[in-house]
Amino acid sequence: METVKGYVDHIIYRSEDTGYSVFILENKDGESTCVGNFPVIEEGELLELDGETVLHPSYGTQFKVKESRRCEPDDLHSMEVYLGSGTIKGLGAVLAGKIVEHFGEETFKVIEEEPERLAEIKGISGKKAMEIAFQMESKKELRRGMIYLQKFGISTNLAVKIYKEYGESVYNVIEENPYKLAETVDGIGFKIADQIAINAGFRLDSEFRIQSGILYALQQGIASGSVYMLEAELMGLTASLLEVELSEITRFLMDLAIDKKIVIKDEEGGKKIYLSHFYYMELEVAARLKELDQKFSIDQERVSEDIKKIEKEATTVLDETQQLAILRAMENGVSILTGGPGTGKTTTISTMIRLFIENGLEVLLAAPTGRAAKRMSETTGYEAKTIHRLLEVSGAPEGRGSSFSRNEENPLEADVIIVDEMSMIDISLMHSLLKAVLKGCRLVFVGDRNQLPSVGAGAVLEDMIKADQFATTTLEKIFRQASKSDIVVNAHKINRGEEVMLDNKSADFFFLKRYDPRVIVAVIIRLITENLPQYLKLSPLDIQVITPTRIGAVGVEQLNVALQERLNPPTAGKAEKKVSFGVLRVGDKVMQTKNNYQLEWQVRTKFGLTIDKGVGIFNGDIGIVKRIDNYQMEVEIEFDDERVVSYPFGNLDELELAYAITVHKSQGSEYPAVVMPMYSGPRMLMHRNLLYTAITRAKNLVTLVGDEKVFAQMISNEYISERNTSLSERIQELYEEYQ
Ligand SMILES: Nc1ncnc2c1ncn2[C@@H]1O[C@H](COP(=O)(O)OP(=O)(O)OP(=O)(O)O)[C@@H](O)[C@H]1O
Repeated sequence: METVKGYVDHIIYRSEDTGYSVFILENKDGESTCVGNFPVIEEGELLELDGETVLHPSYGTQFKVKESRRCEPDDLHSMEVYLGSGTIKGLGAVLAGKIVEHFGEETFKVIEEEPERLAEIKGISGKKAMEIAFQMESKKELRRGMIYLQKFGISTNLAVKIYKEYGESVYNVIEENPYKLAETVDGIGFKIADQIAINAGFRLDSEFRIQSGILYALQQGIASGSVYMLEAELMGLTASLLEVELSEITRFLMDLAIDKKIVIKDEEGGKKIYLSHFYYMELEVAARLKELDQKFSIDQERVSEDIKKIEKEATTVLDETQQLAILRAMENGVSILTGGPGTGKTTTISTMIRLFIENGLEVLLAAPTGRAAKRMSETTGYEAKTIHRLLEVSGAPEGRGSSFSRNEENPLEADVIIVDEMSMIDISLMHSLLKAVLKGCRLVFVGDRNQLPSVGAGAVLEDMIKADQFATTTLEKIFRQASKSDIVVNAHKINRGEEVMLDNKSADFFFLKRYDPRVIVAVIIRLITENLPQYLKLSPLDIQVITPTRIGAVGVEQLNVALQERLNPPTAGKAEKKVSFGVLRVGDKVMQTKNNYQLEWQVRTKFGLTIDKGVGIFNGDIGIVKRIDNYQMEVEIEFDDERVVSYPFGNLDELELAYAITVHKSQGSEYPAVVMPMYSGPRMLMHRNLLYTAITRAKNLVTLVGDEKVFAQMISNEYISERNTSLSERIQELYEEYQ
């Protein structure tokens, strides 16, 4: 057995499920590749590893880790890394290097006992020396806590978060119930808490472990879109996650229900188990909708006349169904307008908005993503905001207190709120929106029920339509102009499960038959870099590659690497930064992959004057890397809507390349041209709904590259991911109560 010690320089591969990790360890002897199982591992950590050097047939020499220990900084290099890691404000890597070079082994002792001596270093004033000493002193307890936490295999980053949450009571939490961490500390889930608990000597069948495991299983359900789980399903998942027999599960469920952590509803079809928060969100959404769904009396004839006047100016005559949608929106507190592409939704809402405004009503327009809001503004001619912006992001992290400044205490001032792309809205956003709406305001929900459901839990639009209590208008006719577009016509065919001709006689819908995945990728690259930009007079960055899968030969990850290499290769003078997905380079197209309520943005004029600012960058926002500053340790990104954000290096793992994105991430956006590979993939992904969503993202051109059999199979695959949601039942119950 050999022992090596060094810093985790770069993680090459990691499986979150098994903890299997491949990384580069750096020490004074150079770099070595290490492999092993690590429940948690982070770049920058100092590790001591026991294991052996082996020769892998394809990957060469590797150090196979058997045991690992985290170390506190002791040698010179470690002290330098600790001081320069950003823990001490005002101390960067360069100054840290100078300090350690000057004081050697004595560094920490000097800082703690004779801090004034720091001023011996050029660049450190007496005042700064005292500030550094003060920070070191105030972090003494923290350092002690960290060393304690690291004994349980907790990484430095997480240890800081835990310590921030619990301070000196951290010792009790770990000894009494480490599973609490999973509920209270951002970034710690069940798996990490479980590892800590096991390291701290908890039994596999401990009560805390089983209760925490049940909550974790419920969260897994939520992550896949469901709001509740049936008891049997929950038990099965919990037992397999915990690897224990669960004969006494009912007792634990009752305990969790008494603690108000879950809600159990014994209904037709079995016992439904909810995380309390989700149960009450559905209940409150149903109650708010019922409350807002007032009847308004209107003069129908006058409305018809007003519509005629607007039609004359706009030169489009609305058909009967479109007019009906407008009447319903005026008469009802809650109404729904649904239909596929080209069925005239936008035309209808544009007229509706004018009517409301001409009647002196205050109208607000909103959509779930920045791109969808931008499109709504362009097509209606009135300003639309993202729902997050409408509700004014407060900066509180998601799930901790109210994320929005607009709520029941500070409601939106509006008579009408029209929300587009409703299919993307999950139960949580709907809940926040409805909390901020006053009784007497009309809500008009617009969307296409055949699009993929929201990324977050719930099926709000579908459930509202299914409940059959709100005035709903479905537009079915494709208008003449739209019917000339094969994108629209084919989208409707796909939605009905009909065959689509692939003879390439179309002006806007092409299918290039290729069968080898390497050839598919090569053709996509050629389309993006040469053919399409010329044909459409667009920049390659305006053409979006959309693909069903993340991994695999034509998945997002592979395509992004290939596209980055062609569209934004390294050149002298172009700044770069190593990141978890590879390299980030100035000029790269990137996407934010989670909601971040704290990141600050600014909109600047071309002379650099700030004209608007705020907080919050959200999942799916796409931008371009403008600057990488290795000194300030930040990356500047300009998003589509001109918002500019400085990402500290620590936030870069929230980004990924966006030359290619998944269909799920493309929801609610529209692009001038879309290119999509058609190659085999899992049946639960390769379905009609997904193909329909992908194709309807394109405004002027769709190009599919791949196997026509896969295309046909997707059209006939009616798989719809079954989500356990009960909003429609909750709505129906309320309406029945009042009958
Ligand atoms: N009553 C109408 N008579 C004639 N043309 C119409 C009518 N309503 C809409 N159109 C035309 O049909 C086309 C599609 O309409 P619109 O953009 O409103 O549909 P949509 O449902 O919003 O489509 P998408 O979801 O694709 O944006 C437009 O060119 C529009 O001018």
